[in-house]
Amino acid sequence: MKVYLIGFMGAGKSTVSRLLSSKTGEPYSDLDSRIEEKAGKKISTIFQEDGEASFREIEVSTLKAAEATIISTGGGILYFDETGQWMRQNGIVIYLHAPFKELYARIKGDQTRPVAAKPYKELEALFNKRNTAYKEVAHHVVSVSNRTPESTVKEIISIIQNS
Ligand SMILES: Nc1ncnc2c1ncn2[C@@H]1O[C@H](COP(=O)(O)OP(=O)(O)O)[C@@H](O)[C@H]1O
Ligand SMILES: O=C(O)C1=C[C@@H](OP(=O)(O)O)[C@@H](O)[C@H](O)C1
Ligand SMILES: [Mg+2]
Repeated sequence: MKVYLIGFMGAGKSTVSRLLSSKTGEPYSDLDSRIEEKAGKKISTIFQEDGEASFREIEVSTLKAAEATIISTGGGILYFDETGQWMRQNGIVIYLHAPFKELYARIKGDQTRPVAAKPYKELEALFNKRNTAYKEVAHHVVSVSNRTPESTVKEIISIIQNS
């Protein structure tokens, strides 16, 4: 059974997948890291040189090829309408949720996330749109607001054990 972590930039998907893997001994794969390895360049360079549409194609094919048990996605994983259903059919989908302001504080000025360079209001609108989509796709919503990754991982382990 695979576990897909979804949520907005800064939710802690990459951090939590790493920790969940070390606590459970199950392998993990961070899609952004895999994409950078495969492409031989950083996400921000892919956006600049090839454009977002090209990144999204690589992202969804990397998702479908991922062999690890624990998979941390990027915030834009629901770019194509059918991807959410595909994840639901292939594993447990967990949405790491926090209010936008909290996430914004974590990602603002981060040059490695090209989408985070959008103006505040635009980013907030994107969060609102994606928040609805993440909730529709997720089997479980886990709050990551004012919480340590360790505590989040404990809750996820209990969800997995009860699934
Ligand atoms: N529970 C948390 N509380 C506070 N900061 C966190 C937490 N989890 C992650 N962070 C920080 O937020 C930033 C984004 O984390 P990351 O794991 O890269 O998120 P994502 O993969 O969802 O974009 C990092 O700087 C990380 O250290
Ligand atoms: O929200 C997005 O559109 C993106 C989020 C990033 O992943 P994180 O959610 O891990 O930052 C990364 O995939 C890319 O920069 C695009
Ligand atoms: Mg990440």
